[in-house]
Order: sequence, then C-alpha cells, then structure tokens
Amino acid sequence: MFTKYMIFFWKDIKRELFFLIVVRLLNSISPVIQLIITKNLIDSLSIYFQTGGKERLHESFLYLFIQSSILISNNLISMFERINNSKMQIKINYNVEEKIIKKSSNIPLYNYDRGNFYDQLLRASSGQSQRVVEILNGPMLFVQYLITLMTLVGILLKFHYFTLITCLILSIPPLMLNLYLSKARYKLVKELTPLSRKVNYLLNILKSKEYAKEIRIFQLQDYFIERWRKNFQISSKIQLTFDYKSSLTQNLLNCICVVVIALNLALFVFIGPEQKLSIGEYLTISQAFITVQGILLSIALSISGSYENFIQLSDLIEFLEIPEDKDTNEESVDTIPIVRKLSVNNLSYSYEGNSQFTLKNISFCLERGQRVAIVGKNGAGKSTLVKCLLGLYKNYSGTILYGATDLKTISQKALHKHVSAIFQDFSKYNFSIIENIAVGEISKIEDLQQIKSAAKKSGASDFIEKLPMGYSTGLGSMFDKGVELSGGQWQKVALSRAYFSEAEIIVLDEPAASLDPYAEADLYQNFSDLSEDRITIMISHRLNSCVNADVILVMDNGMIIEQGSHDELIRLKGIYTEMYSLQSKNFN
Ligand SMILES: Nc1ncnc2c1ncn2[C@@H]1O[C@H](COP(=O)(O)OP(=O)(O)OP(=O)(O)O)[C@@H](O)[C@H]1O
Repeated sequence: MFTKYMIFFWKDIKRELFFLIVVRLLNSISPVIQLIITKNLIDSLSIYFQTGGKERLHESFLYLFIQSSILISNNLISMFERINNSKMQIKINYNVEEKIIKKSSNIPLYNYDRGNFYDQLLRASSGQSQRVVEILNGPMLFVQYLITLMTLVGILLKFHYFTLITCLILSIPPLMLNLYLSKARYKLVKELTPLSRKVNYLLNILKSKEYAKEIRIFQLQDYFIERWRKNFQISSKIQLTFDYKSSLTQNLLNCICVVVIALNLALFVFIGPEQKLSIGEYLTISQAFITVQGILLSIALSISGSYENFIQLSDLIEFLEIPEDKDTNEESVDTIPIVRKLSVNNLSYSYEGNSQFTLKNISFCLERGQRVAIVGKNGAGKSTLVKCLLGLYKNYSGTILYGATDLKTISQKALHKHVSAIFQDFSKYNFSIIENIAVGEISKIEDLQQIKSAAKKSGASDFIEKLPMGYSTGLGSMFDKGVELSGGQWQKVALSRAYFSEAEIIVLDEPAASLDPYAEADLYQNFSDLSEDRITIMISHRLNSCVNADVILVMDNGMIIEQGSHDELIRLKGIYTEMYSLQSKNFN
C-alpha cells in the first residue's frame, strides 16, 4: 500500500528528483575536494611564509581561487536546490491535498458521525506533504552521505583505524535515542490530537461569524476564552514537558560526544609528530574526523527521521484507504431506469456507538406523482429516515428499492441523477446566485433560462431581480461585494435548487421554516407542480401543510405508527389527530 502511494508521488516529481540526484552527487564529493584544497593551501602557505618564492605564492593564489570557486558554486547549487525543493513541495502538496479532499467528499456520510474520524482527518492533513518529500529525498541523501563517507574514510584510515571505530561508536547512541524519540513523538501527537481539535474548535467559535451573534448577546467571550486558555495550557504543558525532556537528553548526549571528539583531537596532537604530519595534514585529518562524525550522526538522524515519517505517514495512508461507497459494493450499477416506485421493507438503522435502533422495521411504498409528508415528534427519526432513502446512509438493514433496483447497489454518481434534497440546514454558498441555484443540477449551470424559471417557482425571482447585478450577484459576506440575504430569502434560493433539479425523488426538510405566510402558501401551491411526475417527500412540523399530501407517514420512536391521507388519519383519531388538533387550537 505504502509503495503504491510512493510510486504515485514519485511519478509526479520525477524531473525534480533527477535534478536532486545531480545535486546530491555534487554535494557528496564537495567536502573531500574542499579538504584536499585546504590542505594544499595551508601547506603551500606555510612553505611560502618560511621560505618565500614566487612559485609558492602563485600556487597559494591558485588554491585560494579554487576554494572560492567551490564556495560560489556551492552557493549556486544550494539556491537551485531550494527552488527545486519548493517545486517538489508545491506539487506534492497539491497531490496530497487533492487526494484528501477527493477522499473526504466521497466516503460514506456516517464517517462524519464519528468523533475519531475528525482526529484521523486532522492527522492525515497535518504536514504530510513535507513527509512525502522527505521520504522520497531520503534514499538520495543516504547515498550522498555514503559517497562522502567513503571518500573521507580513506583519509582517516591512512592515519589510524581507531579514529573510524570511534566515529562509528559515537553514532550509535544518537541513533537509538532518536529512534526512541520518534516513536514517543508520534505517540504524543496521537494523544494530543483530540485536545488540539478542542483548542481549534474553541478558536473557531470565537472567530467565526456563525457564533458571533450569540457570543455578544450572551456575553460568552470570557467564558469561551477561559475554556480555550485552559485547554491551550494543558496541551502546551504536555508538549513543552516532552520537548524539555527530549532536548535535555539530546544535549547531554551531544556534550558527551563533544568531549570524546575533543579527546580524539588531542590524541592527534600527540600522534602527529610521531607520524610526521604537516600542519595541513593535521588540519585535514581533524576536519575529516569531525566531518565523518557529523555525517554518521546525520545518517543516524536521517534513519530515525525516516522512521518517524513512515509512522506518521501511515495516518494519511490509513485515511486514504477508508472505503468509498463505490469500493464497498463491487456490483454497483452506474445507470438505473427512471424511478416510478420507492419501496421500503423492514428498514432498521442505528448510529455507530448507539445501542438503540433509531429506525425500527419501517416499511412503506410510494408511487411516482405522490406528495408525501413525514411528521412526528422531535427525535422521532424523520431526518434519519430520509438520509437512508437518499442513500446517504447505506449501512442499514432491510431493503430500499428504487423501482426494482436495490439502493445499496446504485453508485453515488448514478443516485445523484434520481434524487435531490433541500435540508433544513441547507448550504449557503458564498458564490453567485446562479451557482447557488445551479448546485441543484450543476451540469446545467449554463442554462440561465431554467435557473430563472426555478427562481420564479420558489418565489426568489422577486428579490433577485431587484439586486444590482441580478442573478450574477455574489451572496454572503465572506467576499467583497457579496450581498447578505434574509433567512427566508436564503431558503427561497435553496428551494430553487429543488425546482431546478430533474431528479424523480425530491426531499424537502422543513422547507417553510423561514418563509413568511405568503411565501409558505405559494410553496404549498407549487408543491403540487413540483410533485408532477416525481415522488416528493416533505418533512414538516406544520401539519396544515400536510392537508394536501397524498400520503402522510407519522413517525414515533423510530417507527411508522400511522399512515394515510389527512382525512384517513383524522378519522383514525390517533397521534396525528392529536398533533393536528393541538396546532389548530393555537390558531383559534
Ligand atoms: N449523527 C448522529 N449520531 C448519533 N445519533 C444521532 C445522529 N443524528 C441523530 N441522532 C439521533 O437519532 C434520533 C433521531 O434523530 P432525527 O434527526 O432523525 O430526528 P427527527 O425526527 O428528524 O428530529 P427533529 O424533528 O427534531 O428534526 C435522535 O434521538 C438523535 O439523537
């Protein structure tokens, strides 16, 4: 699985990685060349200072020139490497983000009902593109270190094999420590995710428009700021304690390494005269020792870094592997005939983590052209039922048939052509009115005539035509020049989506909640037009809106307890009659 994703990302940045190979090769031989030039420069200068002579002076200037040229080219290489890295980062970032948004908008809706889903989403989205780049870059960096190491090891071995053994031994404790810290850091990130989400949630409450009114009216600023402060402090305390402990251990280890290195350098001073070293050779060997030690340490860090990247990247891969609707059903169909009948048999549903069933053994059958109303107390299961009917929750038991086709076998793509819904908490897109209506059938966004006709049926055209830019007006206050609508006006725009849609099954959840009495009366009038050739299902608490419905489903405690037309249910003298009488009483 891991390889599959890595190959995908690798393909996208092949060119940049190839460039990086060239950079790594140049970087790998640069230290040894620099050392040789420095040695020659120092030896040539020391002879020149002692004996003079034009030849030595020219030689010294030549080495100085070569050394400066190497430094300049190193700078140029670093500059191109930085640009190349930015390119890689942007490409991988785009790919990772695209994969995450495609996945999160295609996985079954019930995932959004799980709290730990949001932890998973947060971890899958945090810093992952950086990790992908580091993992792809890792092997090349490793090869670079190895080549440099081989070139420098020669110098050290020429002097004494003991120096190499010291370097190797010195790199083991940092490797072990960093591997341990990588594991501990990942554990900490996992533990802190719910708390970090809480901190972000509180920040969002304090910053977003959605809560701005209530925060002011109820003067909740101090209360929420205090909650945010407490959670922030707990989270930072845990983080700081970890950082403190890991820095302390790392620094202690570094200090021990520095002492051992210093002892080795002191040893070179004693061995130097014995081996008849020139000053240049002494400096070269000391520098080679320090560089080899540094490289071995970098290798240790890159091994532990790669290990950490691998374990943290598993969160992204785990997220990308969440099954989508199309994955869960191999026999899914992409086209179905026009739906003339909707049959529900023994439908039961329970939310994850809920021991009780929210829907219990529901059965009914609806025909094309029927206007259907679903009524019942709060929490009776009305919204859950329509989410099942719309194919948003497919993990139910029992069967829902669209015509003769089992809903579970219909792909989400195919389903979209046959069902449409305007929810109680419909989305208010801060885009143009055209786009806000066209989302009902986005493939027809160019059809302005149809958009206008849908707006007329919902009653939205009256105020839209008075706006300075008409249907092109931007809505909402998120962007400049956007126009904010009233609750009822927004609802009319949302209702236009239903009139614009060509679906055969349309669900309207509390469509009149924000409408004035005139608009409400128009809605019920147009409801009949809308229902022609379709099955229209309306959830409503206003029972006078159900009088003209062909079928009323009365729900209580997850069950359909009464079913029939208004007159039939009134004759039944059951719950419906009770609720209807209660509401009517308020108008008398
Ligand atoms: N995402 C969810 N996760 C867990 N339980 C849920 C979820 N959504 C709803 N429920 C529970 O399912 C039950 C039915 O809720 P549902 O929203 O379907 O009722 P409703 O009849 O539409 O209510 P209302 O008239 O208040 O809108 C409620 O007890 C509710 O607590």
